[in-house]
Amino acid sequence: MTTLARLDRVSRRFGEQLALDDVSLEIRSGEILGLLGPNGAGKSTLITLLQGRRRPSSGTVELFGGDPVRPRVRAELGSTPQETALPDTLRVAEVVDLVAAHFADRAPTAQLAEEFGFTDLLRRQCGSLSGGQKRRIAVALAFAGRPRLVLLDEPTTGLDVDARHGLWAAIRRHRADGATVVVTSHYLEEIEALAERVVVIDRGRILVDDGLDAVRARVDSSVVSLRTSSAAAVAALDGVLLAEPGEGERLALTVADSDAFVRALVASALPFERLQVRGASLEEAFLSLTDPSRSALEEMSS
Ligand SMILES: Nc1ncnc2c1ncn2[C@@H]1O[C@H](COP(=O)(O)OP(=O)(O)OP(=O)(O)O)[C@@H](O)[C@H]1O
Repeated sequence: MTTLARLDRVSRRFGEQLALDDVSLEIRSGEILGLLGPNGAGKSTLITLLQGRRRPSSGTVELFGGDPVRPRVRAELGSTPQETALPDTLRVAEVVDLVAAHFADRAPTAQLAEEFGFTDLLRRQCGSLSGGQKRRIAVALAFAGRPRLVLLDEPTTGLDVDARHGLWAAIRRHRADGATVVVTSHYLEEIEALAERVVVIDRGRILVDDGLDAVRARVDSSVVSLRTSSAAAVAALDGVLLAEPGEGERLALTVADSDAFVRALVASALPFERLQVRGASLEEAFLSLTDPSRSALEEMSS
């Protein structure tokens, strides 16, 4: 597998703010890499470094073996920014042609429109489109030049469920055709739907870089939910990664090993009733890996 891009010990500061802190990462051809993290984690900063729009404060960023700051190096890169800005007075087909003209090997406009479901919009002026329609077109534009690497920063923000699923299907088809995609998202469902490799990033640092299944396994993902009048003491038992209060006296605990936790709970003689155990979602797994959830647990125990 070829390495298409590489960050080596990259840090990026904005004044006092350390947006990326000693990040090393390789992006290999043929994969969809999901970049997952809370607001301000550093995901967009990482994307802008790969796009050559910013330089790292220290460390090196390599794209297709060169420096992404050089336009020639970026020629086979496709991206969609977080903000969608299409020229209001141009028709959709004209925007696609304009973007595609920058690339040596462009996708035919009709084919791209069909894949991303906007054939009926090709003659419309961009200014007349809804936010969701603009978003779909902005994502399609990232694929207009059949790029070797596509960077999608929060691609489905503002889309309804059907549009989101349609976009995922189109991205997966491109993946099947050999595209390599880096996608950032707040939607864990989106990362689960698209990515086979997940990088969890928080406060500028990579917490996890692993396969989707391994990320779930990483927290030995079970959720024990129960009712108790001693929530803080139950949450403080060994093996609890995350504790979230629910309705009434209900408590949901993400635990590393549900058998061991239940044994510890019984041995503690703390009161509980209506205990249920189920597998954790990626969202719960992810939350238990990031600091805010740990501090929530600390708050609860204090
Ligand atoms: N141009 C800038 N000037 C100052 N600080 C910045 C700038 N860009 C980013 N930051 C800061 O760097 C940190 C990382 O921001 P970044 O936008 O990369 O996070 P993110 O993970 O993409 O967040 P979100 O999901 O909210 O877009 C944040 O604390 C942010 O405030």
